[in-house]
Amino acid sequence: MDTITITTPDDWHLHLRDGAQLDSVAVHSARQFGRALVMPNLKPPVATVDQALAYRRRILDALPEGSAFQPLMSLYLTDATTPDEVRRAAETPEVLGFKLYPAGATTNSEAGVSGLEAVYPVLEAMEKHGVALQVHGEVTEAEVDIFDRERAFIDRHLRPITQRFPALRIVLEHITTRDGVEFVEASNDNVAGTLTAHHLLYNRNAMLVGGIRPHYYCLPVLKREEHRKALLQAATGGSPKFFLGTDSAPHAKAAKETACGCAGCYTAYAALELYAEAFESAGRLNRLEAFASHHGPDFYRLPRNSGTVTLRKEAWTAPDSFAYGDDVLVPLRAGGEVAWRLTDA
Ligand SMILES: NC(=O)N[C@@H](CC(=O)O)C(=O)O
Ligand SMILES: [Zn+2]
Ligand SMILES: [Zn+2]
Repeated sequence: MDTITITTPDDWHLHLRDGAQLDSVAVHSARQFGRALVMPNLKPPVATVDQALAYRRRILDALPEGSAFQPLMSLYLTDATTPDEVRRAAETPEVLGFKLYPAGATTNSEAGVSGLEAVYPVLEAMEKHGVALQVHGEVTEAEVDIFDRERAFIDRHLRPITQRFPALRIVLEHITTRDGVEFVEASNDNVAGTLTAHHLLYNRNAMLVGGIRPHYYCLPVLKREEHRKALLQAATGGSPKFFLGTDSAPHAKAAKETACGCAGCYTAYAALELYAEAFESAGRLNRLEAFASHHGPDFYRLPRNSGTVTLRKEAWTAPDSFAYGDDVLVPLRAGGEVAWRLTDA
């Protein structure tokens, strides 16, 4: 098979940043996807409906003329979020949910929730109003090994939440472990998960063998091969509980290539192509469309996109870098070969 045409896909987990950086990266996602769920971890965080609608307007302004790309918004759940704000979110079609960042777990998560029990009244309101919870699922306790933080979060926090709020719609974002896959599979239909292209393609060797490769460093961090295999099986297995979320997370080159580099991999420029590589490696290109274009809107109870995109098996060389506002952005796979090409026609 050397071309594949699928329903226009969506990205259910994306970082677009703001200002001149937003201007640099928005075009890449707009070329690939019909819609994206845009993460709220700006500084300061996008925590209210009003802030999200203003940010959404800035995103629309950053798009190329005539782009049909639709940003959908996730609000930053903080200790100050009120049940009233949940009600407002439920009444706002552009807002799809609240994002739970355990404080300190990842980039710009300082404003995150410090104790989960404290937000239970807000989760109760979300359950009642049908507002989804998107979760960065890692504990932050210093004594927990970084490779075990997803599993620990599931055991200590997520399973109790699903038991207490069975009707709450939850997306475990960027699943990186077999434990995450098994948790989603074992949960009821209100629990789903997103999978990134880089976690389907790489294990932790990509980051650590032959030298430290900062452009492969993200959170949750790449795991062992056995976990990657479980993620690939989940993505390509046909279950409607798993769908595409790139977690494309741009950082300036200087902030990645330094003694204490930021977490985040930039994949939006070739997202679908990278997913196609992963699905092809599993012999399951025929399942790409459901994962990329059907399961996400079905979970969020939105219509599927009506257009199509076409990928051609044709190798090309990824750029070494992109402009990123006044900075430079080094993408995942920089200078390397990408096996598929998204056609513009
Ligand atoms: N994934 C990452 O490594 N980084 C993300 C934050 C996140 O999604 O956790 C970012 O905003 O840079
Ligand atoms: Zn995250
Ligand atoms: Zn993210």
